[in-house]
Amino acid sequence: MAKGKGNSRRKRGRDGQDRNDTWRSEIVDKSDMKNERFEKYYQEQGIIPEEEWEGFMDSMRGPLPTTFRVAGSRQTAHLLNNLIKEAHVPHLANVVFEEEPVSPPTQIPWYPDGLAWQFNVPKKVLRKSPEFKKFHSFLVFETEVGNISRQEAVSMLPPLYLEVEPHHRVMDMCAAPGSKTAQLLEALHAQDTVTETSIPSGLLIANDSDHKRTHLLIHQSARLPSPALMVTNHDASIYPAIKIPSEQTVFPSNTKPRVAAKKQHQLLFDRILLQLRILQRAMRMLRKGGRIVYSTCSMNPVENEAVVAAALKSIPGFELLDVSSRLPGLIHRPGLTTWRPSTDRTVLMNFTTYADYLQSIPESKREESKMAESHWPPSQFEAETLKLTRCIRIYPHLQDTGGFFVAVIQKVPESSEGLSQGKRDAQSLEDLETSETKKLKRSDISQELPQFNNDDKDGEDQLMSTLDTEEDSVSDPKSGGPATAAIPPTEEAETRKSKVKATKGADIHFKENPYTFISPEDPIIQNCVSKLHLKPDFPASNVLVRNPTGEAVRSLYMTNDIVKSIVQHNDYSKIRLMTCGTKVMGRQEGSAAKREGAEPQFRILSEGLPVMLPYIAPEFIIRADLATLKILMEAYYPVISGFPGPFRAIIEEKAPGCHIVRFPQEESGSSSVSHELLLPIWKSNASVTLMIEKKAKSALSLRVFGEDITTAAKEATLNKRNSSTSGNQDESHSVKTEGIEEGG
Ligand SMILES: C[S@@+](CC[C@H](N)C(=O)[O-])C[C@H]1O[C@@H](n2cnc3c(N)ncnc32)[C@H](O)[C@@H]1O
Repeated sequence: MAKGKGNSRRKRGRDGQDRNDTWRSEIVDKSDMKNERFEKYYQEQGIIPEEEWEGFMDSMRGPLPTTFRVAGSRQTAHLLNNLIKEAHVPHLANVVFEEEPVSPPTQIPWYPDGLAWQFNVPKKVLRKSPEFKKFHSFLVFETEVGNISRQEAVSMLPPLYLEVEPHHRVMDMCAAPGSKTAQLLEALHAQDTVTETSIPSGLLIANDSDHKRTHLLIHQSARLPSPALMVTNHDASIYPAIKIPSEQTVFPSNTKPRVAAKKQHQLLFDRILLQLRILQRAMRMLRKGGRIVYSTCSMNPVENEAVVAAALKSIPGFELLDVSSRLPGLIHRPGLTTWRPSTDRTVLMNFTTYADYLQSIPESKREESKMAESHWPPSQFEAETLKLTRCIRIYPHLQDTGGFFVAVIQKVPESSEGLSQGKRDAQSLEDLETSETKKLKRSDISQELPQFNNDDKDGEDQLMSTLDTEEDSVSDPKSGGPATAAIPPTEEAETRKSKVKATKGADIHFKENPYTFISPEDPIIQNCVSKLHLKPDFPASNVLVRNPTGEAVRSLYMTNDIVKSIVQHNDYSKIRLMTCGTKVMGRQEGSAAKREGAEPQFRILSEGLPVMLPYIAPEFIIRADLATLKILMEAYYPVISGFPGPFRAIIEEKAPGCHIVRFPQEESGSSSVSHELLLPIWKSNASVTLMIEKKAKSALSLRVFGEDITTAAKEATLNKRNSSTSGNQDESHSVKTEGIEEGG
């Protein structure tokens, strides 16, 4: 196999992540792609029938198809999917490029409702064929605004197996960059409509141990604004217990924090998605009847069935679920019940048991060995009892995907005569923290789990990494190696010690701003309620601000009740909370707002509008048509007198400030609003501005008018022309237009 970065083949063996930045496939010379140790190891495992071996290897050497998913709330996704099916695909059906027919995109057979697609088109076709070029720009724009998610097919599987419902408390433990998080959020928001966001009673915590990557996560999930989202930054293997008052407990306002703390319980989850040996921590955070999906983009049994078996053996009360027929159309193979670990760099697989292996090394060297008993398969009886065949294995040649492994683990539900839900959660937090601390001190757990020789660059990991992409492989933040690689024992002991310390108190190095819920009586909230015509059921007590003073300086966020409860009952720096809820209103900073007096003016943000819409009085919403939309798109500050009659008459009567415009479904010539649109505007004395972000405006323009008619696009073309004639870009101009777009 070819090694190193830039090799498109590297995605096959160990895969699953999205590559939003590239919308192209690459062709790499197959003759370079040889890896004798890889072949030796996997042949020995006997995972691929002999007659399929060549097909398996050949498939691994070919580029992966380009795959994407239509994202966003269910109704919006269906509308866009129809557009792809009815407007784009027919144009791509008979494309011939350099005398070769090019296959059009096809729906991935197992993805529910046909919302995922794949195509296998070389880069030059995307660039040069006019039909594909158009499709390509459509994909790029829709990806930028979050309606399409570029995600590898197998990476879409784990969230599907979780079967998340809007009331579930869900955790994505190693979540960045967030493609699976987006899927989970969508499931939590299954009740959203095209124009309105629902407020699920459940919760999604998206966590990643890499601080920088949590920002990717925040950025990605902003595409589906949710009051039910929290983003945290922890090592998932020591994820802290989150406190939550039991559902029945209402604290009188004078309750002492210590007394209240004793009445609180650990938040337990219904669904947990993860990828690593963090599995055990997840098992301890799961509710009875709850579900964990353990998935890897590896085909190696030592990283898959061995981990699952060790985890199931170490914590009783869990079972593998049979999900083999959950996704009709998905071709998969059962989990393995036996395998041969490799014990050295030459891929030596001579030892059928751990005891045999130990016998082979001198007693003095046994301590240093990185191999553990759990690397070896359990006995046949144990493998059957654990039902390891219920794991799902996906091989590249079966459906032209990356290799993948999924295990769906359920915490055995309480029997009907068992404890009530309230009692189930009623593990006192004090007990919990004591037991967690004890657990961290125990060094035996990780010894039970498979470990790789992290230092041994020629060992098994290296063997796998020849098929790997570095940016996508799950790495341990400390060692920089693959996440499945355990921290060496001595370092591990040190790390554990410091982790125990760290969990005792708030993290003093955590620099994020605090979260302050504002009183519904606060003049700013009252002002928003009256100026923006918010209805009495607007959950004003769920609005928070994020700054050191706790005042409404710039942005107002909204959360649902469970997120509010968590924020109020936990130290935000201890749970390393990076963000929560979603931004719904922002202070208008532009000169127009300043002119109108010193009183701060807030507007509904375009990303917050679907969340706010159910609370906006209908009479506040202005109806307008396609002609009005065109004017709003074509200029930054169109003057009021230039709008068509009905809209002009209404807007002239309105007070300056934020308003919401509704554009009903309409068709006129080649332009069409295919579903009702709601957009925020800002009225100044003489003009009206459409308050949506530049890229979203361009994507909308393409969708409605079939071309980018925005001022920004015209300016970009002009700039390009100027710079190609003068060889010098007019920077001051582009900076100015950026400012106008952002500030309105
Ligand atoms: C392959 S990526 C996950 C991809 C993600 N699930 C998605 O679908 O977009 C692996 C992530 O795990 C994170 N990670 C590695 N070790 C971790 C740990 N101990 N705790 C939490 N996150 C961890 C890495 O920072 C990285 O962002």
